[in-house]
Amino acid sequence: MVLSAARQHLLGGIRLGAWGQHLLRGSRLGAWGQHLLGGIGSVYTDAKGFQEKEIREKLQAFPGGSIDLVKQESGIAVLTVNNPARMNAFSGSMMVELEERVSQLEEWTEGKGLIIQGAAGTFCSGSDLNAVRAISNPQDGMKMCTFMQNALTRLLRLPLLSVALVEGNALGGGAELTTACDFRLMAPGSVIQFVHKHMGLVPGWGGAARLVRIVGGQNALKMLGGALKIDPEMGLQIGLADGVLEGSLAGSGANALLEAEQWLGCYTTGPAPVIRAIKSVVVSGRELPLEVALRTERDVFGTVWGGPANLQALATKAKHK
Ligand SMILES: CC[C@@H](C(=O)O)C(=O)SCCNC(=O)CCNC(=O)[C@H](O)C(C)(C)COP(=O)(O)OP(=O)(O)OC[C@H]1O[C@@H](n2cnc3c(N)ncnc32)[C@H](O)[C@@H]1OP(=O)(O)O
Repeated sequence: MVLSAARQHLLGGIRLGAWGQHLLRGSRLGAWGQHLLGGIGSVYTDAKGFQEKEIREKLQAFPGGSIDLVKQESGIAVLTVNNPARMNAFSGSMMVELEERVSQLEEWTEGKGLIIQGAAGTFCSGSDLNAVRAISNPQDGMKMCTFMQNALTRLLRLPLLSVALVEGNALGGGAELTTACDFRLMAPGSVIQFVHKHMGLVPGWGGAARLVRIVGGQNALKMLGGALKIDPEMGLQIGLADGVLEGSLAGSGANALLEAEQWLGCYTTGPAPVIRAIKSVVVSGRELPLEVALRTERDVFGTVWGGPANLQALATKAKHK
């Protein structure tokens, strides 16, 4: 197969999950369809000068907290940012763990949805300022950003419908993490705030690029320029929030999670191959030039057309009243 330079560029650094590998062998899918169904991969690669191993070792020098993953029978996984003593700030080792959890999710072929939450009733207060102080030079900062951009890009591209369950505060890198999900649900009293200006910074984990795509350039400029505190009402108004949790259920982590699962269930009910294909065509439409997206959509369509769910629906003469 001869690839154009642009497509070769686009394909550089792609990492296939198990499902993608499976499809690769003798399937009708084009390259992008294969990658999308397996969760497409990284922005930066070793070939492009990204020293992942070196950065990983450096980050491991700042331990604390954990990133916990529970994959449930329902097909919805729960990822918890867990460092409550520091309001769930990201230590270096948590950044490395996040990347490892994303790899595990890329391999999870039965998955349909993902909820990201913080431990103990608050979302995430960004980078651990103790680690930030220790690497406060441009070279180390850019290496950390490269690592996090890769991890969060892979997270957003997973063939799972993902939702950030925001309780308490999502600040700095925590606000950026919410934008690496398909949806944001906010609990009453919660705040999403890009505090970067107050830290003499701009977002570096890809949060600005994603924010512009979610709320538009005007709103993104206001949010970053004013370091605005976005509450649930404002979040809904500008399209940052996709829903607000019921006050009666919020306030207890378990109830908030239950409510988020119910909310996400409206979109993940159905067979995994179909839900994953839906996310894949949306990622391709979101990220690719139209012609490539159209070809990819056709290829993904080919994986479900005549498939078990399709044949069953045809056999039952479904009516959509
Ligand atoms: C590139 C950098 C950028 C990014 O990655 O994009 C960043 O994220 S930079 C970090 C941005 N975040 C912050 O600046 C948060 C600063 N913290 C706060 O504003 C407040 O702590 C809070 C999150 C609003 C919570 O306030 P409050 O409820 O009053 O609790 P405390 O302030 O007492 O916090 C409890 C405890 O947690 C520690 N903490 C909080 N955030 C961080 C953090 N980001 N890194 C390290 N530690 C953090 C805080 O210091 C307290 O510790 P103790 O004093 O030891 O109790």
